[in-house]
Amino acid sequence: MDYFEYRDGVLCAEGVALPEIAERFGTPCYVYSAATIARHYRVFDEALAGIDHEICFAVKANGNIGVLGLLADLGSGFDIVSVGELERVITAGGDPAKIVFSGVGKRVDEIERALEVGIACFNVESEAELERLDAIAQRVGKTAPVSLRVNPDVDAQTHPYIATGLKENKFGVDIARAEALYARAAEMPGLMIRGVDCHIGSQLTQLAPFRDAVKRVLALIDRLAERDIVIDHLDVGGGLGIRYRDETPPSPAAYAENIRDLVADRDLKLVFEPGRVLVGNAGVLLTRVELLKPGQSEDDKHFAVVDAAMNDLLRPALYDGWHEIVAVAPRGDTQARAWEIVGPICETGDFLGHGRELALAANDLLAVRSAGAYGFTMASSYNARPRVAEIMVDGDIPHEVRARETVADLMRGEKRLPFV
Ligand SMILES: Cc1ncc(COP(=O)(O)O)c(C=O)c1O
Ligand SMILES: N[C@@H](CCCC[NH3+])C(=O)O
Repeated sequence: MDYFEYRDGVLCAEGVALPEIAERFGTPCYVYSAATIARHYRVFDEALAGIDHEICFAVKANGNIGVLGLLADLGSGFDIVSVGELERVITAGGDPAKIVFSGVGKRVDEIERALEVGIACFNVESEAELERLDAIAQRVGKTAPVSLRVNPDVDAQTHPYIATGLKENKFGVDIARAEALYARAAEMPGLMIRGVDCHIGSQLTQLAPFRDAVKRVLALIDRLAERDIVIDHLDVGGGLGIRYRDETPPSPAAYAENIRDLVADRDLKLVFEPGRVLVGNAGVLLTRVELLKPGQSEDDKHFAVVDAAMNDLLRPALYDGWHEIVAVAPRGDTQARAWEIVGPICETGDFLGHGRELALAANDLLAVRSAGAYGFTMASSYNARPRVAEIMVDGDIPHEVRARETVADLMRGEKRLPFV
């Protein structure tokens, strides 16, 4: 459930009419609902009741400081993949002791900063990274808490670009090699072994792959125990899917029940790294129809050119991601026809939706739904388009939690070569 509802024929976010937001902050903009994010967090947390757990929100899904601050206040930890995300979490008031650091290519400066602030765990993805981390930790006089991200080789049954748990993917270490690597890590004076980590993919709508992965990782934990390598937490990653169109993802409760029996009798904390499921349906991209380009005949394509584009929301272009597109103030179906909802960018792939049955006129507002995850975070300034504002509605108050960039912002630091 989310808090985007029609009232008196106008789509509202927590009761605030989206046309008011468009008027005040301009379009395009992202609009998030604080109550929806809080609700999703609580539902996820409550589903895990009875399991010793930590929720570490995957910042890559939505790194807005207002969003991170809200989650930090609810008690969330964070899964980061760069020093940029680390600084965002700290600025938002997140607790470094609840941060896990994932990623296949952590730079030296990123590791140094994470050691300095004292994060909970480095999710190490290769032998070379173990060595790098050990050397840096020794140099700065710290001990780095580590998990190895293992690749359980399960098929997550999702889009190939967002499946991460197969042997052929670049992530993690082969589970068959993990014991040997743990044994090496145990010898490294700069490291302290804490956990085992895995993450098999994103937008998962089946439970079986999660269960398979957890089983395989628990078997590894048992083998490690035989070598006196003690693991205090199992990080199962993120990946729980949401409904964009007609998917039927498991509820957080079903997701928790799916693995509860496997971990029931173990002295093991579970770490979860949900991203999309917490924020995906808590945001829309609000956009205005610039102009209509209907085809010559009914069989031709009819284009509605809107002011948002693939640089603002890349998912349709990159993954053929389907997002529901609705009129903010629907005109009724009488003149509805199938519109190609496209942006102004010079790419044929610049579309937000194909063949959407809508009754449209120039200047109409549209809401692209389920845009709270991997929306703004994947935005770029392609075609020298400044990134849009992000608005958070909290109660009946819309706050600008990130201002729209300006053309001048885009050019900051750039200059012509001096003439010779
Ligand atoms: C290591 C890691 N953790 C967590 C996530 C969050 O995934 P999701 O947004 O699918 O929950 C991702 C992205 O898939 C990831 O790569
Ligand atoms: N960016 C992807 C998800 C990637 C997950 C990264 N681990 C999406 O929009 O669906």
